Amino acid sequence: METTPLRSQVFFSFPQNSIPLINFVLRLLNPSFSELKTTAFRIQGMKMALDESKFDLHLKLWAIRVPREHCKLATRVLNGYMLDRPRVKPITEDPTSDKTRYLILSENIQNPDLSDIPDEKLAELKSLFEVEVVPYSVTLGYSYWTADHILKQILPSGVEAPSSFETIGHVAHLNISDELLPYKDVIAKVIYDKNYPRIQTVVNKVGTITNEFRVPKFEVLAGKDDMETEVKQYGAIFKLDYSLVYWNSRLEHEHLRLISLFQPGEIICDMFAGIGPFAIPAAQKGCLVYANDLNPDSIRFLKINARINKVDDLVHAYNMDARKFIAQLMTVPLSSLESDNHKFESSGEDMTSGEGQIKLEDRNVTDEVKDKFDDNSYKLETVENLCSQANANVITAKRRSEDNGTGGSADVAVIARTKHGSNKRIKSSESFTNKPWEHVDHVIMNLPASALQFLDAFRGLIQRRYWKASLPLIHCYCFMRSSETMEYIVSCLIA
Ligand SMILES: C[S@@+](CC[C@H](N)C(=O)[O-])C[C@H]1O[C@@H](n2cnc3c(N)ncnc32)[C@H](O)[C@@H]1O
Repeated sequence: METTPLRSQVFFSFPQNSIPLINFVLRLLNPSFSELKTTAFRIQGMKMALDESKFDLHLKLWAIRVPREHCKLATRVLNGYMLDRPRVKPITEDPTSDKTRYLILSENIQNPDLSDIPDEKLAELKSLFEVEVVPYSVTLGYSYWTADHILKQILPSGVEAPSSFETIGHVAHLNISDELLPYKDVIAKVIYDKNYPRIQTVVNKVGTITNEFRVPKFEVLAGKDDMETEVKQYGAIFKLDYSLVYWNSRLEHEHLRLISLFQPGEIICDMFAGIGPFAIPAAQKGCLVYANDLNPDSIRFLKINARINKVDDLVHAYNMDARKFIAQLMTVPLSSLESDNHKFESSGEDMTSGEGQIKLEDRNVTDEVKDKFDDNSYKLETVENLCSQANANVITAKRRSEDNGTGGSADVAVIARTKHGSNKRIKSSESFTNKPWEHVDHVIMNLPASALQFLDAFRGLIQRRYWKASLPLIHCYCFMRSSETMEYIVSCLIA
């Protein structure tokens, strides 16, 4: 499923002790060099060595010696008859005199009598100065040709040259196809030579990603074996080691899009934060961010990135399984429960009905959740299990949307019944807290391969009695085949 270019984003909101599936919003993320083919490289051991001299093209041309003061005018008169090669200037110094310069003529001008140039143009030049023609040689070598041009010469005809690569700081990431593997070293060398010093390491992805940190295996094909680098996105700097942590530069727009939904002062919980491409800019926007990742290296770089972007006071970093993280973060601490019990007892509040009953449920929920994250053998539940729970909640969600007159639109996901019964989204400025069991505005779940399977972690997590805000909006990513629809994904969840 991961090969699809389509990506869907799924928003969930949930009431107490359940995961109502409220709404889904789908986004479609979505010259004559032929002889060189066999002679430009040779096998050296197991590697191919590139013979750069094989790319030399020697041009035997003619030039006109022009007095410096007439160069501009002569250029205008001879427009269309001068050497026209990218990155080669047709006017150059005269090695024999500093009073004159060479105006290099086109490869089409074959005769030194300039009979290939119209008479009136020659007459105009002759009225200005004495026209003297000299032979001129140009060699266009390996350094002149573009990577694409060189690769086309090297690779067998019919084989597509790799046209682009992903750049991560000084690292060029290639995905070399099987048919191009025999040429991987020359391909990497050409890309390295043509992009140095911007590119200092060329790597190729090996195999498919199977590890839980979503980090591909790479082989370094050219340059230094060092993938610790730095990238810039939307004004933020991200340090990372591309061999150790997940990074995808193409997600920049999605990171930006999501952050544009956040308001300063909101509380964000990023369950699969990586090195912080959501967390850092969200904090830069003035949000308080709880960011977690299972990969210790991601968290190491997340902390570095929070520091260098001067938001370390707003980014709290955690290194644990996302399920355990969300449970620990949003569960009311026993200390709060105990002090509240004490308050209720001394105030004489009725503990057996209404709010009092919630308190007793809260106790159970807390224990259940606590058991979850204390139990190392706790297994992820399947989507099927998860969804049967969500099913009932869809109905609840629909009722709420109808009550609220929103008719089940995307708005539903951001509307929740507050503690006091009104369906209203509370602005974080009204209720800012750094107690995530009282208030979280957004949860980000960007682990498309399996994030849906983590949704059950929210079951029973929010305790209404302590919750002081609207329910959080959960941004949960998943992969979709192009043949699948949003409805299909929903049906899988609720089946
Ligand atoms: C697709 S990456 C997304 C990272 C980041 N949000 C981004 O947009 O670049 C998913 C991240 O989830 C982390 N991850 C995988 N399984 C996890 C788990 N069970 N708990 C927490 N993090 C996990 C990986 O280490 C990886 O950094």
